[in-house]
Amino acid sequence: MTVHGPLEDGLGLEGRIAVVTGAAGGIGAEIVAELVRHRAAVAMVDRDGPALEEVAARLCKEAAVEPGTPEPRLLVVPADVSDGREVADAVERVERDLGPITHLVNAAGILRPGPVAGLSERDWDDTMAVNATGVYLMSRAVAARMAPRGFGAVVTVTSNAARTARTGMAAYAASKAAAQAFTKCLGLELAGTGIRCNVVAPGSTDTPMLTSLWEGADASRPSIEGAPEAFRVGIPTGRLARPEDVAQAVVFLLSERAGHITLQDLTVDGGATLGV
Ligand SMILES: NC(=O)C1=CN([C@@H]2O[C@H](COP(=O)(O)OP(=O)(O)OC[C@H]3O[C@@H](n4cnc5c(N)ncnc54)[C@H](O)[C@@H]3O)[C@@H](O)[C@H]2O)C=CC1
Ligand SMILES: O=C(O)c1cccc(O)c1O
Repeated sequence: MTVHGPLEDGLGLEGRIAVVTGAAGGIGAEIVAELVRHRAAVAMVDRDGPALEEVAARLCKEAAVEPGTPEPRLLVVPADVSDGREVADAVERVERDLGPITHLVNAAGILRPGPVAGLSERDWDDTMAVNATGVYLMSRAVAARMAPRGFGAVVTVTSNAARTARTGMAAYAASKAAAQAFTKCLGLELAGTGIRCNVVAPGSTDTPMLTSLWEGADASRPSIEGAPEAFRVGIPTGRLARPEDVAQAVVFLLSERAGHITLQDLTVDGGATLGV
């Protein structure tokens, strides 16, 4: 079985088989769309099955109105990334239905904001289970398949909160720092096998995760006051990231244009972390 394909558009993604977790979310769905544009087949993993179906139907509809665009090859795989059994079954199913996995994007994530004084063990554990353990489980399962074939790329979506202290985000930031360190260590272990592992760390990005902070989507939880202005302050570019900004960075790092780039973290936050 061959996993090396032509580099027709320079990205080398045509005909590849990618797994994207959190594929029903704002950033995940955009990553799927970008991979489809580059003619990869995509297994869309998310624990929200109905939302996955909606996103897949939307992407197929969008492709149908663009002349010359082939039908996207999408596989909807509902699964909870924090459950080892579900992850193993999902990976098995992807390889059975689509073929050998060549690319993985870990984008599933949850945010339970609030100060440490009110942070329950439940919220801490859930946050770690999805954002850190989920990355470990999915990456381990996929890397075990990719390593013997000597080809592959992994990108984990963390957050700029992994490197800068953020009010009300202790559990989330800790989980993202764990995911970031894990991904780089995995990349080092796999460096000799032809598999690259990188991190994309977005800042405030216009998705349901961010807007729920100020729209009070879950009123039982504390939200960060003063948004959206408060979120724009401190971003040198003066705007939130769009999901496309993050997706472009992820797809670049997955692509053969990044063929000698591994163990890196690329921050996509309009300069917020490093600017003053
Ligand atoms: N929106 C933002 O400002 C930022 C988001 N991020 C990260 O980007 C990634 C994507 O987030 P968004 O698209 O903004 O959020 P979102 O809330 O729109 O999407 C997250 C998706 O992950 C899925 N998910 C949650 N737990 C899961 C589990 N256990 N198993 C499988 N799927 C699960 C959800 O169902 C949802 O579809 C997350 O890892 C998030 O932490 C990072 C920096 C900033
Ligand atoms: O920077 C942010 O505002 C932010 C919000 C939600 C989730 C994140 O990861 C963030 O970095």
